[in-house]
Amino acid sequence: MTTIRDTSNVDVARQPVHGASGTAGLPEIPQILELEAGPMAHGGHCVARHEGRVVFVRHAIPGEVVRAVVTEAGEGARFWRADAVEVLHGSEFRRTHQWKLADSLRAHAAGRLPVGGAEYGHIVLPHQRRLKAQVFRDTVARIAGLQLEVHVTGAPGDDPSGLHWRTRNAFAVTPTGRLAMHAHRSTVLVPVRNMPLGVPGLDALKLWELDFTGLSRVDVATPASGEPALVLLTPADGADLSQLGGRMHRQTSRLPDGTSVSLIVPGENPNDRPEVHRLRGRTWTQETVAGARGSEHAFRITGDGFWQVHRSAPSMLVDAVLAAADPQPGQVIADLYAGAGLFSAFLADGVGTEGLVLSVEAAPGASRDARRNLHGVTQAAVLNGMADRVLSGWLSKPDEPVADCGLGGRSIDTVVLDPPRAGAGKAAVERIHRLDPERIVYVSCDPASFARDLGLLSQAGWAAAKVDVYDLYPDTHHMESVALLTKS
Ligand SMILES: C[S@@+](CC[C@H](N)C(=O)[O-])C[C@H]1O[C@@H](n2cnc3c(N)ncnc32)[C@H](O)[C@@H]1O
Repeated sequence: MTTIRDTSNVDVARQPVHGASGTAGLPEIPQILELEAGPMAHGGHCVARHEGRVVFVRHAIPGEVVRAVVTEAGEGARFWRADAVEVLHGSEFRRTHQWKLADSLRAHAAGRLPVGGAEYGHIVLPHQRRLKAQVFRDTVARIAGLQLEVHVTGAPGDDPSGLHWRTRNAFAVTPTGRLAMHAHRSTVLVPVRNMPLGVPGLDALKLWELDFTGLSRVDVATPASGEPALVLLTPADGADLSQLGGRMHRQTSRLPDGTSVSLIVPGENPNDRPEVHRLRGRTWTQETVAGARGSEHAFRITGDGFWQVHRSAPSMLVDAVLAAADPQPGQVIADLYAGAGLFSAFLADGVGTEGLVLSVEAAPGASRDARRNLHGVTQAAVLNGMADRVLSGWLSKPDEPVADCGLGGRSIDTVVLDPPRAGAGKAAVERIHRLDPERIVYVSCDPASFARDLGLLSQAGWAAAKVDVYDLYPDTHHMESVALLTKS
């Protein structure tokens, strides 16, 4: 696919978009299109057509007529991409974008690209949720061939603006050391001086005032419980590490008391464990989660280990998982893709000391956290490994002790799984089915991979007894779902 430069706008024209292969030889591709925005699709764009060709247009609303700058196109490409820059006929659900830097209209008018990550910010929140329900239904119907009725629920206390919910944020760094974010599908960096999606504790750090020269990335965890923040600094390729540590120590000494800071030096190979150089404070954060059933647990999360991003997501998802799994004393529950043990801890309360929770996680750091977080919980076993391999061990040697990768002669009552965006995939899904649990509780952050796995499970005789969709990513196209599957 080729990137078309927007020559109506001088600064944008100077900024090559990621993956650009130039515009030479493609004079026939228009740079600005007038488009009627069709339905919202998975991925955050409306489907429009130009002379029969599909154009995915961002920052529009179904039913609108917009002028859009073409951002990616090619003669033989199946579809093009475009960004709305002017609204000719607006939707009743449009509002001024809640984050100026992410507003396509203001950004293009000012001669720059909008930052990515808030592609629904121009839509009023109730309509964002209607669109997410429609995208979820359409995606499941298209990929799994199943008709599901869903309703999207927001987090209690969310601001109608859709802002102030992210407890985990990642920034790039400009060559001059300023905090920045990427434009959508682009290497272009847009310097930022706030992060409106972040919880208020993030802006209070005033990271934009520091000089991060020599870094490529800054990750910030600002726990929902109000615990001090953890800032992780990743050096740029070729940075002089001998000087960088001292300089970052001096820069970050301006951060509020209690803030922890570490320099994370990636290994030479992608699979090498990164070196962690602690500059101040600790190398982990603590989150406390209260479930609706009255119990509360504290979790330690090391460095960049996974934690649900919305400040209310851990408690909302725990409640949804407990409602779907309905753990009973003495039951055996597998918690696959378990991270630091969030669901495992609450499921262990439910199955009691006669029961068993098998908490399976592939990332060694997250598994170590899960071991600490579940320390002393005798009915929980933490297993570090890839879910499909662990499942295969359980199937091949069910009578071996749990410590030897078996099931100790017990059978699994419920499988909870919360895979990353790519979903569980065929091998894991088939093995879960062969374990023959009573229930499967599937937590997903991606309707497309969920639909693919649901389709496989439905062919094997499973049906969705209940599916709930949660708006845990306001102002973006993302959503979370929790499905209870039982045998049909
Ligand atoms: C969406 S997170 C869910 C974590 C946890 N359920 C929570 O809510 O905090 C997915 C987790 O799966 C882990 N993971 C990714 N691929 C995996 C695999 N093949 N097997 C087991 N765990 C995996 C990731 O490291 C991550 O911790």
